[in-house]
Amino acid sequence: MSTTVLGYPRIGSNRELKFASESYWKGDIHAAELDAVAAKLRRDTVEGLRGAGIDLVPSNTFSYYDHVLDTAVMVDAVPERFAQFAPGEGDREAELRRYFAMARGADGVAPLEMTKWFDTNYHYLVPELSPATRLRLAGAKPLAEYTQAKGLGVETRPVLLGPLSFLLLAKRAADAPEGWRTIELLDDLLGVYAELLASLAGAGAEWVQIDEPVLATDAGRDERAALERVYARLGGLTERPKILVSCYFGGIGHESLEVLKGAPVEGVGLDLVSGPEQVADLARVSGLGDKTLVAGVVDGRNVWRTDIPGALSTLGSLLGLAGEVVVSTSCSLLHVPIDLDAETGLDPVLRSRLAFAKQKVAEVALLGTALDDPDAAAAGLAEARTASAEGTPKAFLDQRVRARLDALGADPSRTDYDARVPAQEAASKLPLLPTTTIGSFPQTAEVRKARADFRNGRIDRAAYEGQMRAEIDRVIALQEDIGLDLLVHGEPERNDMVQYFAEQLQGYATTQFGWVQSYGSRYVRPPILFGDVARPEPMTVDWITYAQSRTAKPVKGMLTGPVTMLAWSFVRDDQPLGDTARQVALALRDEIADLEKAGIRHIQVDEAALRELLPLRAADHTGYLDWAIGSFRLATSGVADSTQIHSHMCYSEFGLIVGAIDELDADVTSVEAARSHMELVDDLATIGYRRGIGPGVYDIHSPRVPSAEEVESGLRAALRAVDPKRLWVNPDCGLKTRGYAEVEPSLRAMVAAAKKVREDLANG
Ligand SMILES: Nc1nc2c(c(=O)[nH]1)N[C@@H](CNc1ccc(C(=O)N[C@@H](CCC(=O)N[C@@H](CCC(=O)N[C@@H](CCC(=O)O)C(=O)O)C(=O)O)C(=O)O)cc1)CN2
Ligand code: MET
Ligand SMILES: [Zn+2]
Repeated sequence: MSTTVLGYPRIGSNRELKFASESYWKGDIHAAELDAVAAKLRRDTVEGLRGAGIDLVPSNTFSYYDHVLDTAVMVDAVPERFAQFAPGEGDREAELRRYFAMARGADGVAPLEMTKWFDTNYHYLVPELSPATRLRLAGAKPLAEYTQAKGLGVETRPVLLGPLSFLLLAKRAADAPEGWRTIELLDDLLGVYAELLASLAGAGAEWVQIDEPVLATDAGRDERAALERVYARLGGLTERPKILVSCYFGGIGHESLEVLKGAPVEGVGLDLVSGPEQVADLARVSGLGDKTLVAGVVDGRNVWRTDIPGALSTLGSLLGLAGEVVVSTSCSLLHVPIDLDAETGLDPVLRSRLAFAKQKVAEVALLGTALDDPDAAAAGLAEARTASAEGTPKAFLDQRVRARLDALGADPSRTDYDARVPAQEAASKLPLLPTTTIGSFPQTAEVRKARADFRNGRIDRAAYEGQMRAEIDRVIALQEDIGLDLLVHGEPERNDMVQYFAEQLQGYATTQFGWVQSYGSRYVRPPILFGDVARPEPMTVDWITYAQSRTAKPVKGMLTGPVTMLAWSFVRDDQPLGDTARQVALALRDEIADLEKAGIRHIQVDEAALRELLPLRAADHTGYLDWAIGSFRLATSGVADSTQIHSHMCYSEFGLIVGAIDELDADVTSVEAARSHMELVDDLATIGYRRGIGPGVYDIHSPRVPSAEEVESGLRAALRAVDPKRLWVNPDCGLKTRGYAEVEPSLRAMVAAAKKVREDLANG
């Protein structure tokens, strides 16, 4: 059976892409050097996949920043504000300057908006389209990457973002009329794809992979007519490679499957890991006829080894349902770390259960061989059979945690919010419109270096902790000087808001080199939650009490909530996510109790990823929100009325979860709103939200410093829907990726604006 993968990490096993692009942005290297690093990464990937026995190797899986941005640039969907960056013919420096300006902003020009790629922790740049957008083929990246691979002797299948997904992921530009929809550009876009497919065919490409992940969402499933139109048109072209339409991140439903079956394309890729019901759907549509089925049976979203016997039986059941079945990953391997072999510090029992990108490629190859020639695969199969027969090791379980959770019962809750308010007002004297921040202050080069030095044994624990305390001193002093009301310690001791806790919790393992791209050159090392979670010792109390000892103003304790701990980790799959979330919640509940005992009166539990984990299909929302809200309440409901629980959520589109925010029962919630202020405020008004709310008053994702007037007008807008007694003033998100040069003036502008509005309120 032939083998393939839908995509591969692009960052390099030693984060080469991060270091090269950051050097380029600093002006330390030229375009030619950056391009050389990129070419080497692509070469390693293509040759690595071929060497591992993958028959159909993908190309154009590389990106300097993001593949949606690549597509926008290729079809010339470049907003007018970047006109000043238009590159001259063949001017590579200028080409990259514009590309990175669209990604990161430049010279006062705002970048494209960034948002989550489906339910992953990867972010893409949102194309802006309007009726005035003139689409045309303006780049040849897929062709160039195909040609590079061909030069290395490897025939590849260029990967393109599908026209339907591109248009549905894009947004209406600010100057487009209200009722206009991006899908109206479909015919123009298909013209561009037709030209592109012709050029790929001309270069000799046999196959092209067209990704349509949007078919896993309700929005995509509803566009069946457009889906039909896209593939009738592209399939009907005379000059084109064979087309594989690949779908992932969930099932596409039998109706869309029927459409693809009827379309004049040669292959369909299905994610049988997140949409296992599609095996039955395939039978329901009586198979795909003579089309090729690319069967995604190796999970591209987590780090667990594949159940090889299970995958073999799935593949076996597909044999009659398509002309040819190809073994594949469920989606691109972009979302998993590159190589397990680099991890020398992992517990051997855990390690034997894991597979990163390289190991998943080997699994795909093993499955392919096993189906053709079981003898040739005998050794690998025998080993895989033993591994998959083992259940969760006893050592990963902790009966005490389970017993404690049983004893706590279903849904512990706090006194009614209205009764808590006076207790909190008495405990902490805060002004109207209190100012605060989301938690982190800039992770400076010195802070990161101190951590690297400690890790590598160049400094000892005492020296490291001394440096972190000095940093806390600076952050506290700065906040006092700026005049903020509710202070934070700045989180200098945290490498990451999830990994920091994972390192201290039982049941969690962390990696040394398991980097996964989150956006652009920012990567994370998602920890691995493999067993029952417990908290051996307090995790934050010393740092927070130290910070509190340095100021008379109140300091907020800062924790990461259960949903976010799960969303940004690789989580065990032997029990429902909700059960695992309750274990994390219990550990947090203990931490919160300890913070409270230490005199901390404001405790923030970040649920940055609450929106992100929301299932792609509305039918699944309730089940998710039940456990998401339940675990937050379990974590936070043990406190006194006088202790104020804060929460924080990133990203807009709150309409979808504004009801859930209310049910979390936090006293104060800060949310991203700087780019969609009015929408959020309307949503809050609609549900009659009555708790404390801090709509982010400026965007921390860009280095731009807001003016006090701008912040002030945001606050006045919020006051139209929010009781002044409930309105908080804060930035959009944490400040860790910013520099002090922007942070300080931004916070000063924010405090000045709050003071102004406060005075006006006092004067009626
Ligand atoms: N997990 C997670 N997901 C999230 C967020 C988040 O904060 N965490 N925020 C949102 C946006 N996503 C983000 C993702 C990453 C970063 C980020 O800043 N990443 C850092 C790495 C953070 C980290 O792990 N730092 C470690 C390791 C740093 C490092 O690379 N050190 C050097 C040496 C130190 C030096 O001299 O700089 C090395 O090991 O080689 C530390 O500080 O200890 C980066 O890519 O640069 C920010 C936002 C959504 N998703
Ligand atoms: C991505 S949400 C960030 C919340 C965290 N407390 C911070 O300020 O960095
Ligand atoms: Zn945030």
